[in-house]
Amino acid sequence: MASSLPDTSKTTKLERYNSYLRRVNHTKLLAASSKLLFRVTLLVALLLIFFFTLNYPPLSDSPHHVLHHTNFLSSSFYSGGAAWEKQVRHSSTPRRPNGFSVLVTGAAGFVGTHCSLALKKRGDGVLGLDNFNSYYDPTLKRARQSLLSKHQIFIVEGDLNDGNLISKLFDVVPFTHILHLAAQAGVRYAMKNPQSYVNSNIAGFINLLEIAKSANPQPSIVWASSSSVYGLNTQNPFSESHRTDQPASLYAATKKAGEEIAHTYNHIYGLSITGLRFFTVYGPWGRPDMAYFFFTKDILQGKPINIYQTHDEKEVARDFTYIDDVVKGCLGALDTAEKSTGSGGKKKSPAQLRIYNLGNTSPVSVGKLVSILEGLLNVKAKKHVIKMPRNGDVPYTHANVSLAYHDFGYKPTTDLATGLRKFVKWYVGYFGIQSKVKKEIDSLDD
Ligand SMILES: O=C(O)[C@H]1O[C@H](OP(=O)(O)OP(=O)(O)OC[C@H]2O[C@@H](n3ccc(=O)[nH]c3=O)[C@H](O)[C@@H]2O)[C@H](O)[C@@H](O)[C@H]1O
Repeated sequence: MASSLPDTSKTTKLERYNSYLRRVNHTKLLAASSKLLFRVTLLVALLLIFFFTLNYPPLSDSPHHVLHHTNFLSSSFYSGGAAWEKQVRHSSTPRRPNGFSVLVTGAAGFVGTHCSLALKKRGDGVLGLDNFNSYYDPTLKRARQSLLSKHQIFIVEGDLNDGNLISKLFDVVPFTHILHLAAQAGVRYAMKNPQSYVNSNIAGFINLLEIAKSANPQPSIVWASSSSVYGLNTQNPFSESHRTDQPASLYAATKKAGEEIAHTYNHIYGLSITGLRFFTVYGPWGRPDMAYFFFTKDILQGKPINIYQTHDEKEVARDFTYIDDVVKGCLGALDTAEKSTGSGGKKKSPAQLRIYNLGNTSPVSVGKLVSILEGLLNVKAKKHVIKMPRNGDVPYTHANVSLAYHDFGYKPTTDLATGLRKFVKWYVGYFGIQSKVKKEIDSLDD
């Protein structure tokens, strides 16, 4: 019988072997697919982390971001976490009765740093915002940031156009005031990078106002306009009532646009807004792109400097204004700023809208500026007198400040020689230059 039956022993072995192979393949397949799944999940997770790190705060699509160096390791970078919120609150909490809580934009900038220190010193809460862009060497901005941090002033690193970030700041802090100093500065650079002026001075300003108008309470706003809005105005000295419809540079045009935008937000939403027309502000911790600063550098390095003159060979002059005087003007404007009248994005009644000149009231020629620097540095400058290039400059500025004096006692007290001595003292200390500079600078009081 057994022999009549087909020999199944081989088949059975074969089947067993096949079944074994199927099991092995199946297990292998399972192992391979779980490996694949693991790898894909890891890849997706990494991609997600990468994506969120890059986009938070979200990047605007503006080309200006090319200039920004976001420091992901910086403690000031927006984390949105509890520790970050604590820093934001701590920095912006006033330490005097009825003190202000001020958001200072451009806090790592020249005027921003000085104003932040002055506000903090008198007991106001200050939170800085700055994008640390590379229009000029950000090392100086980082040094200013360190100075502020020693005085418990925290700077949030972010851009004016980052609506999420600024809204978040208003969620955390009920700011009473905004001191808006962040801007793309520089008159002549506007021909090289016009878009950056539109991005910061117009789009960024509007973004800030959009958030301020919806905030509850609405803050009062003081912001930096510019003497350059007087453009081709020929009446002297410049008064707030003079023509400002002939800007000579795109920079001036964007600042003038800012004044008109301020009018709109005041009119529709009841925001209290004060514009300050700064006149060529200079001093310690100043901007390296400004003439007094790079003249100092070039004179010390023995490099030639260009002194502009008008096309009819007249001297070019500026109403150079010392930083401490401007700071007093900014604080005076904040102190006299009335409350905004709107809430929930709606105007309740008319709100304050003001414009003031903050100048020095005594123009000095660029030639004279250079001769003061030569005296202080004890070095003869290699001067080239050339015709002013047609790139946005105006020949002359001169402020009438009687309105600011009347409304908040603004009275500039520093002449150019005194202010430049203080600047040079800071400059040689900051850059560690001692040798050629007169000893008497060291004996200057701060
Ligand atoms: O009040 C303002 O609203 C503006 O002030 C400042 O602009 P300006 O008054 O043009 O300052 P700045 O460049 O230092 O030139 C000073 C003088 O040196 C002359 N100048 C300049 C360069 C040069 O190589 N040679 C020269 O003679 C030049 O012709 C000028 O007469 C701010 O930069 C600007 O951001 C804005 O705030």
